[in-house]
Amino acid sequence: MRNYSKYQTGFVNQGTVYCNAASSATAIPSLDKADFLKLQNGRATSRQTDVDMQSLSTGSNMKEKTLGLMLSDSRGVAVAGIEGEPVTLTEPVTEAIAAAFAAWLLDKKKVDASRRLKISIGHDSRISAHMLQEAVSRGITGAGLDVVQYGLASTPAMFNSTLTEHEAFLCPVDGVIMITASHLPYNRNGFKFFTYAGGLGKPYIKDILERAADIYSNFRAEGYSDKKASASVRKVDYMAVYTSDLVKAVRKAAGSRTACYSLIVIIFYEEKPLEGFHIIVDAGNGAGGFFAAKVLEPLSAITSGSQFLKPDGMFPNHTPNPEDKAAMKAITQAVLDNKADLGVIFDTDVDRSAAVDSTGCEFNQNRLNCFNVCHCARGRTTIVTDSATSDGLTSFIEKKLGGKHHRFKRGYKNVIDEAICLNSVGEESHLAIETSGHGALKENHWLDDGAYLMASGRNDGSKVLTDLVEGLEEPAVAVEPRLKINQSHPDLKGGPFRDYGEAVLKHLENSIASDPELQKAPVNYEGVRVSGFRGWFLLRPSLHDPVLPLNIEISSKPKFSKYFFVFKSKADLQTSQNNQLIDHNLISRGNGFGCKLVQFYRYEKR
Ligand SMILES: O=P(O)(O)OC[C@H]1O[C@H](O)[C@H](O)[C@@H](O)[C@@H]1O
Repeated sequence: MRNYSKYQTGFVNQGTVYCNAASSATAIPSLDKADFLKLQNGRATSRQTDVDMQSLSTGSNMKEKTLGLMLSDSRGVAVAGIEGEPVTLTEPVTEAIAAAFAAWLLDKKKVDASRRLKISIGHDSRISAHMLQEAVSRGITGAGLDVVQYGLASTPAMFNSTLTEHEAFLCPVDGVIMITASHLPYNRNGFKFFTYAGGLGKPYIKDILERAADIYSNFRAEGYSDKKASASVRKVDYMAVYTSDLVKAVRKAAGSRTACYSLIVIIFYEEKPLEGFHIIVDAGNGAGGFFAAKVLEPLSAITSGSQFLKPDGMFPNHTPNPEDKAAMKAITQAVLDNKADLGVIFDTDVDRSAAVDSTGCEFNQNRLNCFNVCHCARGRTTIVTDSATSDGLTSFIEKKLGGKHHRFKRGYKNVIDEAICLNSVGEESHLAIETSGHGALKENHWLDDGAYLMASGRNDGSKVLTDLVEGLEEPAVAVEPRLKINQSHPDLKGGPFRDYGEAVLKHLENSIASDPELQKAPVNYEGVRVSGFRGWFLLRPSLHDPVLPLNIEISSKPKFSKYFFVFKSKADLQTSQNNQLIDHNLISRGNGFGCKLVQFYRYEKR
């Protein structure tokens, strides 16, 4: 029996739990708090506020409150074999993190001893999923909580299990651990944590990782054994509940008719809203294969020609990522080859999606946002998007739909929390979207569920999505070179890359102030956004990486040369003959580009 009470601030006795008796203890390497904190993913925002965790213990609904947190999860390397990427998510590390989450949850929930808390565990298709699932289960049961394993699942479904009322399926659960590293390579993995209040933000992840470091050092002191988790682990096919609820929600969204019999009113929902539609699904061998047989087919869509539905954690066909060019090419080809009406593609854990229409036109990034805006019944309200969205999207939302565009920050949790925040101060918002493919609707509990977005789009009968987004001004050139900051570059003087990135941005901002041809965006929440030369650009720090992504959009090609000159030459950005204006690979290999970019900009303007 492990005793984790010392890792809780207000320990609640959850009963005696027997597990993992260290019959044959293994020696494990020494790790400290700093090592655990390196597993945190995500960057704090200036708007960060504290979640009202009080409501977790009182049970009050806090979905409408301001969460003010940004995306954050825990990620590491789970599989050996890639040079320079040592394994950081070992079984003992994972078990310690899960136990720490359990201890954190016990603290926040403050339940009495008679109620045992339940945590559901799901995973995507990665090859390390089962090993990590067992270690997570051991950590949770060792802390005296129950585990419900869902197996292969999507991240939105996992969050949903905190909301579903279904005793037979052991729902709702008190907490969730989703084992996923989204679209990252096969050797990585990680954890997303949820309560019914949503995904845990950075301060809580930090708290959990610090507790995990203490638990881990206790493993070292007492001896670690990876014996099977105790009997308080049950398995449930929760995806069956989730998909049937999704089908019901789509039927409801598709419309209804009401019949009155005496005093009884019966509502009939549209049973076959997708009848006659041929939709191809590309799950990229991630967790999204269920969407064809369990969601689209019950809604009467034809799904023949769908591809890569079988989970395969080596992702042999393409990266499961709607932002990836090869992935978009694969789904486009499948739609054209099968003469389908629509193609839908997901990332590994199905919180992001993109579409392709029958003409082969891709709907990702700004066009996807536009598509989502059109499909949101409340397009006339405020639409929150990330910072990299185009000026064309603003005109579309404001001029064509009569809504308001609130361009905020990158990060799905940032846009969702901002939309929740706007509602709480009286500004109506129903949709929060990101060019990465995340999108969340108020009607769906602000859950960024790629499957829900794709299945619930309101359709006016048109099979060509380009008709829908008519009026969206599209740029002649749109590129996103990602300028890598070389962390060992002498300019950093050994300091953090984030500080260096911020200094580069400040420098750029100052240079722009003295240039009459460029206008700084009057309202901007991150990085430096500038208009001029019939276009705009945004330079901002990446949420995760030592990189400054640079989005450039220009409405007509001739003007681009000037911009291009600004970012060219000594910064080593290259043209190629065939209109591929910037070679992304070359850029990502570069050293200290951010700085050179700014210096060269200033040189050009003198
Ligand atoms: O800041 P970047 O490096 O462009 O990455 C930002 C992206 O990271 C992840 O993929 C998140 O899921 C997205 O919500 C976010 O937009």
